[in-house]
Amino acid sequence: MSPPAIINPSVLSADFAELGKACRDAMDWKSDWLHLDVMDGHFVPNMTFGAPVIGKLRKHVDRPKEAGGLGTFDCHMMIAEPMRWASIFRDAGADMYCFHYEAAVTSVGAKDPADTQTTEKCTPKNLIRYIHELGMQAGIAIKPKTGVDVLWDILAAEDEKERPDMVLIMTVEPGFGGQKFMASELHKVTALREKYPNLNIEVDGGLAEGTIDQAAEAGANVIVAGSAVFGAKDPAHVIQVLRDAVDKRRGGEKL
Ligand SMILES: O=C(CO)[C@H](O)[C@H](O)COP(=O)(O)O
Ligand SMILES: [Fe+2]
Repeated sequence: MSPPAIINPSVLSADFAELGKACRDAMDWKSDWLHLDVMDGHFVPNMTFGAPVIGKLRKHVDRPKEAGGLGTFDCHMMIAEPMRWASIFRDAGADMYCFHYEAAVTSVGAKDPADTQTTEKCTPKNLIRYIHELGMQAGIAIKPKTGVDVLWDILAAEDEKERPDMVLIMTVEPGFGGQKFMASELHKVTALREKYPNLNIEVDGGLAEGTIDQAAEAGANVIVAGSAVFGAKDPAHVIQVLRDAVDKRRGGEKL
């Protein structure tokens, strides 16, 4: 059976002047994790917030171990140089550091924002190892134009410290909330689930009551939803609908 549903509201669609309240509300609505979209204005054409804000939000939500596994800060790093910032986000309170494959393979392996000396290339496996050494879980995300094939070698890494804990399949072009769900990306989820029944597979972008069944059917279990949750009259109900869709698919396991 595939892993349990993890419902993961994105605060991208919340009122940024009241982010602490948004995080507390989302946990009251029975969210499992919180999805924090970090955008740098380079990797994506938008900017959100960085480690100082995440450090402040951490004070509003228990660490997962204190809350029985709930309250994971899933940091979706839409930034150009993910290795440089990993330790800073760890110190701020990130639990899952989910970087983009496209950013990793085009950046250097410097481990400090101020490092101008390092020229060695970053690789996804080295970065995953480093994230694990820092004590975080490692996620790897791919954009719609990136094929799922790039992930096979990484998922099959001989050393488990170089294997990701989660894969994120983007179902919109990263950068903005409230975009239309791209069902064309779900074949990647299906292919991953066939090979990896126990992997946490996250989908992000346009997930809502009208699109969750397709994503759940493909095998996604970590469900990000921003506008569908924070724009809802009854966010707790939406979260329950998302969870039920994943659980229904698990109950009638097809794989
Ligand atoms: O990574 C993202 C955008 O790049 C967001 O997590 C995502 O778009 C969530 O918003 P919505 O559910 O409204 O699509
Ligand atoms: Fe995201």
